[in-house]
Amino acid sequence: MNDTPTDTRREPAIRVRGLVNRFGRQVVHDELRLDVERDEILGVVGGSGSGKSVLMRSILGLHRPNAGEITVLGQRIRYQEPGPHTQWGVLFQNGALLSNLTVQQNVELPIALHSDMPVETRHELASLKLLMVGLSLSVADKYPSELSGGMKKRVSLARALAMDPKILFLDEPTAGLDPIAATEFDELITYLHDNLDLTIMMITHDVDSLFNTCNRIAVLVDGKVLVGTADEIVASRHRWVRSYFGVPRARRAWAAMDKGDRHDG
Ligand SMILES: Nc1ncnc2c1ncn2[C@@H]1O[C@H](COP(=O)(O)OP(=O)(O)OP(=O)(O)O)[C@@H](O)[C@H]1O
Repeated sequence: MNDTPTDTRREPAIRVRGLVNRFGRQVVHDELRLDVERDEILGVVGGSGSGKSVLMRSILGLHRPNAGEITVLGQRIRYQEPGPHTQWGVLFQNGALLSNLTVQQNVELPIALHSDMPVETRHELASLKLLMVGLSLSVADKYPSELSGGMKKRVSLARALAMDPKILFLDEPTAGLDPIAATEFDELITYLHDNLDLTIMMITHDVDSLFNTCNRIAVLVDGKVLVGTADEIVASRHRWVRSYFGVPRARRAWAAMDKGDRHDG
């Protein structure tokens, strides 16, 4: 990044202003405004089709919005010029591992693409990332098809962390995991956040994960976003928000959080 202003440290990690996304007559984002603060874990929720993925894709420069301005770490994002690429990592919902590459090769890929590190250093770095996400090095030579769902997620996370990013984007990280694996994954995310100075933006439908890991919650509704702490969002009078957090599953997760299972950031 060459044109980063010197006083960006207090700026949000991600700044979205006036974002408009339309598909035909459907308005998905209507002058949406959002700040993701440095070092926070922001959970993004919303109904199906509310525009969570389109928001993330717009921020990543993978979708061209109809209007609006997005800056990431002080740098303006333009479609197909995604900007500070090595400064963020993405965990896509399906893991997006390359099936013809081994675990080791998958994790090394971004390092090979974005640096001229010697092969041995690349190997060592990839091994370190695998250990960091709680995997044994015995998986390094396996192919994705030989791994469980939870292991695949961890490998994808190791790959997302390969370049020591400042921001991590997670798209439904616990989807498809059993409750034990999901809880372990939440703990891993919290651990990595606390130890690597990461800013994390996480789309999730998992209310346990939301309450256990996130410092703030962003709810996409009516083309806009409501942002607050879990207490603020749960107390919201907005009809959709009340119904979302009013279902028994969400109430149980909230009750568990009140018993002290909260992540304090
Ligand atoms: N390329 C596209 N062409 C047309 N419509 C699109 C396109 N991409 C997204 N949409 C529409 O925009 C809306 C928002 O989509 P998006 O994938 O962001 O929703 P979401 O909140 O991530 O939903 P889910 O929770 O179901 O994954 C949806 O109604 C979707 O059909």
